[in-house]
Amino acid sequence: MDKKKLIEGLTIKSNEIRKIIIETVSKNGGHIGPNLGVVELTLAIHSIFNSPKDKILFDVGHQSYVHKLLTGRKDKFSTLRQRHGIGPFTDRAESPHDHFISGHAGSALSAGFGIATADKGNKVIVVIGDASIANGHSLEALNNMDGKCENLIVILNDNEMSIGNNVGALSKFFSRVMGSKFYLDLKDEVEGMVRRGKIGNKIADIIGRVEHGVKTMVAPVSMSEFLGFKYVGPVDGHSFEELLPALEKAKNLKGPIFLHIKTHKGKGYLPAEKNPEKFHGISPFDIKSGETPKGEVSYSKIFGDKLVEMGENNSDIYALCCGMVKGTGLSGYFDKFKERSYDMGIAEGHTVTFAGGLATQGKIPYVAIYSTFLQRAYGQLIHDISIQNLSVNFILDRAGIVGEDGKTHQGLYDIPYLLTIPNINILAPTTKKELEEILEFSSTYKDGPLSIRIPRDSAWDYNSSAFEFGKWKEIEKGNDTLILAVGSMVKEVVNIAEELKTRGISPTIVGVSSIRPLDEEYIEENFKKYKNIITLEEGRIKSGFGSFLLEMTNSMNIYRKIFRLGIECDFIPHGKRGELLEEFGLRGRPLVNDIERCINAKY
Ligand SMILES: Cc1ncc(C[n+]2csc(CCOP(=O)(O)OP(=O)(O)O)c2C)c(N)n1
Ligand SMILES: CC(=O)[C@@H](O)[C@H](O)COP(=O)(O)O
Ligand SMILES: [Mg+2]
Repeated sequence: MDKKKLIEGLTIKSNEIRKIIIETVSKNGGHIGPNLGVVELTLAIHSIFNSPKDKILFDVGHQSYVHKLLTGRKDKFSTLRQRHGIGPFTDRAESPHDHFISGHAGSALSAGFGIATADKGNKVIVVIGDASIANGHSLEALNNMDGKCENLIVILNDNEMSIGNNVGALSKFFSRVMGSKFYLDLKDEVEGMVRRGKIGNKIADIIGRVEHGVKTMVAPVSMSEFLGFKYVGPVDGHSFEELLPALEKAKNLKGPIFLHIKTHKGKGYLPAEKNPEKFHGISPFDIKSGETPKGEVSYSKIFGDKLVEMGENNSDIYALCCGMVKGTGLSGYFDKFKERSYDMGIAEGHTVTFAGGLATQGKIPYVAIYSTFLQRAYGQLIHDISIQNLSVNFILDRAGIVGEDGKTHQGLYDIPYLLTIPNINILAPTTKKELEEILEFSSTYKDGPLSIRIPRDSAWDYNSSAFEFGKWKEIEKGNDTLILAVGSMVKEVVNIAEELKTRGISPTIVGVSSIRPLDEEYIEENFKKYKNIITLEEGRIKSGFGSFLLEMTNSMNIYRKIFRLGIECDFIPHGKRGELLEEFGLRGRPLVNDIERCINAKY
């Protein structure tokens, strides 16, 4: 097709796509900024390559909406991130154009390398952001590729942003090539001369080589030489005029190719361009103003505020997170105590070990990581923290059902995986007040690691006695049914207490904020008094709190039937948190039914 016509067509499509994304995300919420940034890039990739034969992968997958719209999912796109609707990231179960699951950063290069190794006849294109490429998993893949994969094209989507500001040496390395005034002036000059027909192809080629030399000079070792790639770029990722020939070149060269694209997060929607951090991932908003309705105060905020208060009185307190300062509630601490705040980048394993190092020197680290992402650091939790029994405090944010981010992000596994690790005590505040009390307690606790799990929920309070380590609390006194509700589940049981009464069930409700250690004294004294014992947790049932309780009561020679309620299925899909809690039996009428079923069970 005529190049001019092609670009005109793509430009029209890019406008349509931006409109669809803005309208859909304004209603459903989602990762708007990253997607608006890759509209031209994704359109250009799809026009040069032949998906699904050529395989396009997106690291994290939060920027794959344009790809979804171009690969048969346009009609259903209004259901984005809703229950039974289009998923938040790429998913082999959703489309033959999606070649690997995504959601966690850093897996696409390894997966892409594997796919390219197995399918040498087609091209494999991996799109990865400037923050995700610095993740340890990505670096292992880049190191291992070592010039080996001829059909692999890595596209670095460099917008100089993670969720917030990007951190680390690699991001500086990338911006040094592009940011150099000398290089930019030279590039403009050469392009101008070519356009004006002042130089022929041969001279342009020589100048091109000089340009490459300058890049190599500006960036001490060019990526291509360093890692065995052929480097193409940097390219303006919003210009089809630049993108199309660069992709064509990448397609025709023998790889592996490293194509460096520069983009702007939120491109084409002013509020998102002005505030890329807010619009990285956002709840429904007003298109005109970009405003979101004022939400309730979250547990993350309570944690962050309390840590600021504690940090004022204790200069040994350090706050650490992995590219998620705002999400974990740490913005206030980072603003106030810069020298004791560390955004480590997308580097969960490294962060855990770094915190271990701090702890050996008597510091008090608070490592705030979402439950799902701490899975990345299981090895470090055992090798570096548990074996040495180091006093590191872990805040497991988004523990339980997270909602629209779906199966890759649900925080369902932390109770089971932490319970397999010796020494780590596991706490789950049941109220806002208890979270604050636990945080106070944690700064003085010197006997090993503590984990504190908080849900993706607004903070809730209920009148109850003060927190005591290893002690459970009776919140309501009932008759022959005992419900042991872990952390976030206390609110759910309290909310159905009236409905239970209408069915003749009047349970004793116990708030379990201490998963390990268990309250053995309470168990000894009370288990024999109840006909029905039910546990309730916002996490996977298998190997969870209820299972741990069974195991422990068995060792204590207390043999009682214990009914365990929690998440039965292996993976929870995307949908609203509240709706999923109900559907999977942890809220409202379904929870009432399940409790009644346990009580009426014959065994
Ligand atoms: C292992 C892991 N840790 C943290 C996150 C949360 N997270 C999602 S996107 C993102 C930033 C990604 O930045 P970049 O790769 O530059 O892509 P951009 O959003 O800028 O396009 C982070 C920290 C994640 N998805 N996976
Ligand atoms: C893609 C990703 O992993 C993050 O952007 C995540 O979606 C953030 O979740 P919250 O919106 O709960 O902070
Ligand atoms: Mg980025």
